[in-house]
Amino acid sequence: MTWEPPHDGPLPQHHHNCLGCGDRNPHGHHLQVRLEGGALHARHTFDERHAGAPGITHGGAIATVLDDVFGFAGYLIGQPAVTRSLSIDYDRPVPVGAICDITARLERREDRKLFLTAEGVDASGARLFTARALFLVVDLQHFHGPRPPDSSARSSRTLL
Ligand SMILES: CCCCCCCCCCCCCC(=O)SCCNC(=O)CCNC(=O)[C@H](O)C(C)(C)COP(=O)(O)OP(=O)(O)OC[C@H]1O[C@@H](n2cnc3c(N)ncnc32)[C@H](O)[C@@H]1OP(=O)(O)O
Repeated sequence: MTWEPPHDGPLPQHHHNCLGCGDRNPHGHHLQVRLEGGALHARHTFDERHAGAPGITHGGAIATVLDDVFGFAGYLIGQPAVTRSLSIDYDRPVPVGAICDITARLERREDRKLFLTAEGVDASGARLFTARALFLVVDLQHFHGPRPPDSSARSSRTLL
């Protein structure tokens, strides 16, 4: 079967329990990531569960979301890829409850290496954070570690 690049629109979650995008993870961010003109987009609102300082989103929660949006780069190339490195510049505090628009791009590919960038802006377009990541393409065997007991959480709508 030949792989075809995805069309613009919503992309499938990684799997139901994914901390970033899984629809059945009660602790997850429930991200919905879209492909638009070659870029990955997610509109997200951090809530009180993600606070660090009162009213301000924890940097680790932002890192989680960025890592997961980057993880959708696999759909751009039709191969799974995982984080080798992730670097974030936090430009402004991200208020809890505020809309945050995240855009990520695959800047270039060198063999297995995917070089990615991302930016998050608020509703006025002001930059909140930027990030760079190196993802490495892996084969599906990479994910064949211990499985969660509830394997019924997987379905044909998910990759893993
Ligand atoms: C179909 C698509 C579906 C998409 C969905 C998929 C689901 C995914 C879900 C996503 C969920 C969200 C995301 C998540 O949460 S992903 C989960 C978090 N990440 C992980 O668990 C990954 C853990 N790490 C590993 O498993 C291994 O380290 C991997 C497999 C990543 C690489 O181990 P491997 O032994 O294979 O590779 P290597 O270390 O020799 O390195 C290879 C090359 O890279 C170069 N290098 C290394 N570091 C750097 C650096 N900092 N700057 C520049 N270059 C660097 C290095 O020199 C070498 O270059 P070269 O000598 O080859 O030229």
